[in-house]
Amino acid sequence: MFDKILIANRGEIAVRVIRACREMNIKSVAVYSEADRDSLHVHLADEAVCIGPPPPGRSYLNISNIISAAQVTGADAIHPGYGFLSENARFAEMCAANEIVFIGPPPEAMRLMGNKVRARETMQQVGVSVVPGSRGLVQDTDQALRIAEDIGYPVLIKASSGGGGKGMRVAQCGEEVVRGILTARSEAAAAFGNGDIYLEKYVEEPRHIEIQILADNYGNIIHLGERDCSIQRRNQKIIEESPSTAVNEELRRRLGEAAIEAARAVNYRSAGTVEFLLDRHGNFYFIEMNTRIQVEHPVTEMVTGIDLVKSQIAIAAGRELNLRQEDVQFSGWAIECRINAEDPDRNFIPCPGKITGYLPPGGAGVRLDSAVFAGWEVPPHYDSMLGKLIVWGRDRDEAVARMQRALDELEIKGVKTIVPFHRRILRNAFFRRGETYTNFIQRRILSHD
Ligand SMILES: Nc1ncc2cc(-c3cccc4ccccc34)c(N3CC[C@@H](N)C3)nc2n1
Repeated sequence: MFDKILIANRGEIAVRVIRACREMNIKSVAVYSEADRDSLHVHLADEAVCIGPPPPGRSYLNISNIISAAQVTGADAIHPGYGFLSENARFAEMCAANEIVFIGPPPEAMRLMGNKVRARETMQQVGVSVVPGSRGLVQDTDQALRIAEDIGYPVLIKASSGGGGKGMRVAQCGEEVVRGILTARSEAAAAFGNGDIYLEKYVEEPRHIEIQILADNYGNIIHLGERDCSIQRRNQKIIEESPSTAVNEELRRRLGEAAIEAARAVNYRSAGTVEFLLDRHGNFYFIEMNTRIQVEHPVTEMVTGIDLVKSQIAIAAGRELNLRQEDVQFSGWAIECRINAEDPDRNFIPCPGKITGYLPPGGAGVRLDSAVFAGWEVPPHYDSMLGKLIVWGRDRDEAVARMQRALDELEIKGVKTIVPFHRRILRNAFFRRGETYTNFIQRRILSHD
């Protein structure tokens, strides 16, 4: 097992990994930018190294400073968290080249799943269903028009280097396909340095169902059930839950099987998440795979009792999975609300500033993963998520009631947060009945403004 792990991240996920290290009796090294000098992850780690000024490119994305910090402190492994360098294959390769274990998947798996077209083709080869669309890349508009006519409108134009909904655009007719492809290609080239695009049939009112998997170095792969992430605003997840009201035992088995096949196809290792769209007829389609621990991993931990970060660390240290699929038991219901420092009354603009008061909720089945404390200054340089409020209940009704109680109890003074927006969603009758589709927020919440 590792003696010392460097966490190449900040905020709540850095705190989360440091806690797992502490419980495994592994020393932890925090890295921080000058803006994070007085932050909680620095306070909790055994050691801390400043890796540069606030801009991410000068600090949390600075591969050589992070590797140097690992060498200076003698860390034998690096956990990348999510975001920043967590899906950067070159970073994973640089760790290996410096004999530092990267706690995550092999770079090849990361690279393959990061190229959405190659990922799609690989899934088609192993029989995992993908959304009807282009076989591979779209070469030119004539080919795109033929495919669109063939699969039927509306179609979605997607960037191969996109993901998470970035660089997607809908086309309702031939003319929009032609115009959409040209703009999507140039936007993708500008945003990702790669203008490759592909086409998919637009799945109406899908649910965003993702399957958590764990894979070790010896070919053992298990799935830990689904997370329903359908409550999104502008492609940003804000509420996630496990299990999903749209998934029964049989569908869970089929989704889990497909997710395991997807992981096996790319020789996956560590924790990973296979994303599917589920349509109203119960058909599901692979859309992408996230090769990192995700923000919403705690809802899976709450219903399975499995610590995903500890599992990642054990797998990276060469341990075999100590669980077979039949050992994975699901119990109860978990819901997560992301607590963002944004102003819901001003189009969710980020609201950095000083936290002048902080009172987290407590009681049975309540978990708050955050790096917030009274007196802390929320910096403007990074994303606006302060933490996640997660609750567990014996069933969905109890989880909903507990989340409402916890949201009412949570006090964060000094910055605006989206807590009032979460309260509105939790009160909504469609949400409470579990009828949450992609445009739920647009149709059920914002349209009543
Ligand atoms: N062919 C096809 N049809 C409809 C789609 C709709 C979305 C989508 C976009 C925005 C929010 C969503 C919420 C739940 C489920 C899906 C979405 C979507 N996404 C969302 C983020 C990224 N993972 C891909 N891909 C889609 N692909």
